[in-house]
Amino acid sequence: MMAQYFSLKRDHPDKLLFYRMGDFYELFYEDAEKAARLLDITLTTRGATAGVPIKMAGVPYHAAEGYLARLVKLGESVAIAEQIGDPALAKGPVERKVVRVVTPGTLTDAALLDDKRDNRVLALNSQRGTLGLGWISLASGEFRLQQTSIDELSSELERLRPAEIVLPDGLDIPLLAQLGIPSQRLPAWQFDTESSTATLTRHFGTRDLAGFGVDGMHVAIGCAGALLEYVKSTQGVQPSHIANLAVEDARELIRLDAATRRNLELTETIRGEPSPTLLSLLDTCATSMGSRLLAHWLHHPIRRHGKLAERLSAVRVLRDAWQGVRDSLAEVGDVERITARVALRSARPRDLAALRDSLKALEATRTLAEQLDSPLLQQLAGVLPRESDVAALLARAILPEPATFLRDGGVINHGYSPTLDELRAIQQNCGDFLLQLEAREKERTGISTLKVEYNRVHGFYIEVSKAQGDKVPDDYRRRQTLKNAERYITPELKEFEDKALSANDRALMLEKQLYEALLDELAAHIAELKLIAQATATLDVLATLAERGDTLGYVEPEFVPGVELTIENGRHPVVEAEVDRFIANDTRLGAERKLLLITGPNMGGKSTYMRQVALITLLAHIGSFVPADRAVIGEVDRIFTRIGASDDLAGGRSTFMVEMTETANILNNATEHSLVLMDEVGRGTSTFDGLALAWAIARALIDKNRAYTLFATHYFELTRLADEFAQVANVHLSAVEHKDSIVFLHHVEDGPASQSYGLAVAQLAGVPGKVIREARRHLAELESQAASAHRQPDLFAVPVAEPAEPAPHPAVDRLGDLDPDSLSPREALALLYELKKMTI
Ligand SMILES: Nc1ncnc2c1ncn2[C@@H]1O[C@H](COP(=O)(O)OP(=O)(O)OP(=O)(O)O)[C@@H](O)[C@H]1O
Repeated sequence: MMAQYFSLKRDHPDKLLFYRMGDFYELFYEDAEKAARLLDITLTTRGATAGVPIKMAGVPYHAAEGYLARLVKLGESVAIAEQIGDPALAKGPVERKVVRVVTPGTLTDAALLDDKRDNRVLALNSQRGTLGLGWISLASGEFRLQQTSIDELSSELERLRPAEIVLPDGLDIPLLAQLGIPSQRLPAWQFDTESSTATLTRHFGTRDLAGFGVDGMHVAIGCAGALLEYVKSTQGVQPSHIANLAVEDARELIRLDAATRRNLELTETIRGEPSPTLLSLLDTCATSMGSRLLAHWLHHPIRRHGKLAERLSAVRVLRDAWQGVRDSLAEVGDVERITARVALRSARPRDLAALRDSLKALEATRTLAEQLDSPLLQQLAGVLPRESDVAALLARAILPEPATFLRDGGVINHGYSPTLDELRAIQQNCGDFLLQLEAREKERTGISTLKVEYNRVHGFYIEVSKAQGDKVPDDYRRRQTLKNAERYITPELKEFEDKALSANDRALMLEKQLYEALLDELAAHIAELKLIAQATATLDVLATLAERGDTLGYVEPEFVPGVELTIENGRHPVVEAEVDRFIANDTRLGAERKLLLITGPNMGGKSTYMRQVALITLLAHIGSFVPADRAVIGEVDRIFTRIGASDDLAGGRSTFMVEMTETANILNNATEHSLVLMDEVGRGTSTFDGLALAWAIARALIDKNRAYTLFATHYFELTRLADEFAQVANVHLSAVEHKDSIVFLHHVEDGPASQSYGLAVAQLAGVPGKVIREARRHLAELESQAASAHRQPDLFAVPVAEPAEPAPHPAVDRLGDLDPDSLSPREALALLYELKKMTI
C-alpha cells in the first residue's frame, strides 16, 4: 500500500495528499505533520518503514469539506486520491487514483467558496516589459486574457484579486511574494505561444484563434494555454462550461490604478475589512450572482456614454418596479455556480433542485421584466426562461426535496423510472410485512414484548427480553446478545432480509445511474444556463441600483461630451451613511476651471470632499444614480488618487517614497480627461522641499496634464497659484473657532482658508494644554520674526528659471570619488550593488 501511496505522492509533491482508506482520508509523513498542525488534528503513527514509524493523520471523509475549506483558505492545495477499484476483487491494495486537486483558485464546491466573491486563478508572464495575463473563474466559466505593460501589474492584481497565481519557473516578480497570494510554478515551456495555441484550439474545437481577437498577444496566449492545462489537471473532467475566451478591452474602461482602488475603498476598506465600503453600502442584491457582478462593476467603470445610457434608463424604469423584480429574484439560487458544477459533474442533488426552483422563479421574473419599458431590460427578459425545458426535466427527475447526498438515495422522483418505482415498492412493502411478522410471531410464541427491528450493522432481527428467553422456539437463531435481551433471526426473516437489502442496493445503484444520465442531458444546456445566469445577475444589479438610488435619495447623472464635472449638493455615499448630518457640497470643474486648490483645517472634510467627487464620478460610470441633486459629467478616462500615505514597509519603501512613486505615475499618465485627487503632496519631507515639490507638481498638472484636479494642501503659499493661472480656483472647508475650540462646518466655500487651525485641532485631539500654550508662544515668535525680517523665503517671489545645467547624478559623484586600485574585489562588488541601487 505504501508503494502505491508513494507513486501517487510523486506526482503531487507540493500538495497535501488525501489518501482514501475506508471512511477516512489519511495523510502520511510530512503531509500528516503539516495537516495536524494546520487543522489541529491528532498525529498518530501506523506501521513502520525501515523500522521508523510512519506518521499519519486522518479526517473522516464525510467531514472532509470543512477541512478542505480550511486548508485552501491557508493557501494549501490538496490532491484527493479515491479508491476506484472494487476492494472485494483486489488482490493487493485496492486501486486508487487522484481524481481531483483542490487549489485556492480552482474551487467550485459551494461549501468552499465565498458566495459574494469571484474566485479566480490567474496566469501571468512577463517578456521584455510586456505583461501577459489570463484568468479563469472556474465557478462561472469566465475565461479572459489581456496583454499590457508590466507597470500595470499591481493595478491588475488589485482589480482581479486572484485567489491563486500560476507563473512560469524562473520568472521573478517580487511584488507577488509581498502580496502573499498562493502561487504555483509551471515549467516555462507550458507558456510557449505555440503549444498554448494548440491547447486552446483543441479545447474550443477551432482551427485557429482568429475568431477570438487575440492577434499578436503572444505573451497572453501563452498564459491562457498554460492556465487552461493547469485548470484541467485539477478537475479530472473537461471543463466544458469554459466555452469562450475573450480579450478584456482596457480602452472601454475607466482605468483605476492600484492605489485608487484601495483609497476609494470600493470593495474593501484600507484596513482590509469588507465594510464600510461602497460595495457594503450598495449590495442589497437579491442573489449572490448579483453581489458578485456589482463588485465587478465597481472595479470596472465603463467609458462609453451610450452603454451607460442603456443602464441608466433601465435603472430609471426600475425605480418604480424594483420591489417586484427583487421579490421574484429572492427565490433564485446561484445558477451560475450550479451550472459550473453541472459541467464539472460535481453538482449535488440539492444543486439540481435549486436549479429547478430557480428556473421556475425566473419565469415570473421574465414576465415582470417584459413589461418594463427599457431596451436593456427587454433584452435581459428575452434571455430568461419562459417555459423552461430544463426546469420541466428537473421537476420530473428530482424529488421536491432530495437527500443531500446521492449515495443515500431519495433523490430521483417517483414516476421517473418504472424500475426504480418497483424497487422502492418492495422496500415500502417491507413495513407491512414486518408488522405482520411481528404480530404472527407474538401469537405463535406467546411473547408479548417481542419486537421485529432493523439496524445497519446486524440487519433485521427479532428481539426478546432475557426474562422471556425460555419461550423462544427452536427455529430462532441467535444473532446478538445484549444485557437484557437477545436478538434472533429466523429463516423466513433471513429470506426477507436478502430480498429487501438487495432491492435497496439495486435502487441506490439505479438512482446513481439515472443521476449521471441526467447530468449528461443537462450538459447540452450549459451555454443557455450561463446566459440565464448572466442576465439574472445583471437584472439583479440594475434593480439593486434602482432600490439604492431610491432609498438613499440619489439622482440620475447626465453625461455630456467634452470636459465638464459639475456636481450640485454632492455627498460622500459612505460617510453620509456613517454620520448624523452630512453637509452636501458643490463641485464645478471644466475646461476653464481645471484645478481646485482645497485648503482648510485638518478634520475639516478635505479628504471626504475629494473622495466624494471621485465616487460620484465612478458611480455614474457603472450606470448608477449618484448622491447629489444634480451631476453633469463629461468624458473621463482615468481616476488617480494620491491620498493618505501609508508605509510600504514590506516593499521597502518609505511613506515619502510611496507618495512620490504614485505622484510620478500620475504626472506621467494623466490626460485632460483624467480625474486626479492629490491630498497633501509633499508633507512627507521637509517643509521647503515639500512646498517646492507640491508647487511644481500642481503647475505640471495645470500646464502639462491639464487633468481635472482636486488638490488639497496645507501650504498656503500654493493658494497664490490662482493669481497665476486662470484655470486654478481656491476653495476651502469652513470652520469657526469658538473660544479655544473649533467647530467644523464641512462646507466648501470659495477662496482660500483664512488661517490654519492646526493648534486648535491638536487641542481637540487632547494634546496637553501646556504643549499647546508653548506652541502658541512659539508660533507668535515665528510670525513676528518673519514679519520683521521681511526675508521670508518665498518660493514665488523670484521667477523660477530652469537650472542652467542639470546637477550630476549622485552615482557620478560617487564614481568620481573612487580609487579603483584601493578596492578589494569584495568592496568592488558591494560598490557595484550600491551604484545599481542609486539608479533605480
Ligand atoms: N461634508 C461633511 N458632512 C459631515 N461630516 C463630514 C463631512 N466631511 C467630513 N466630515 C466628517 O469629518 C471627518 C474628517 O473628514 P476628513 O478626513 O475628510 O478631513 P480632512 O480635512 O481630510 O482632515 P485631514 O487634513 O486631517 O486629513 C470625517 O470622518 C467625517 O466624519
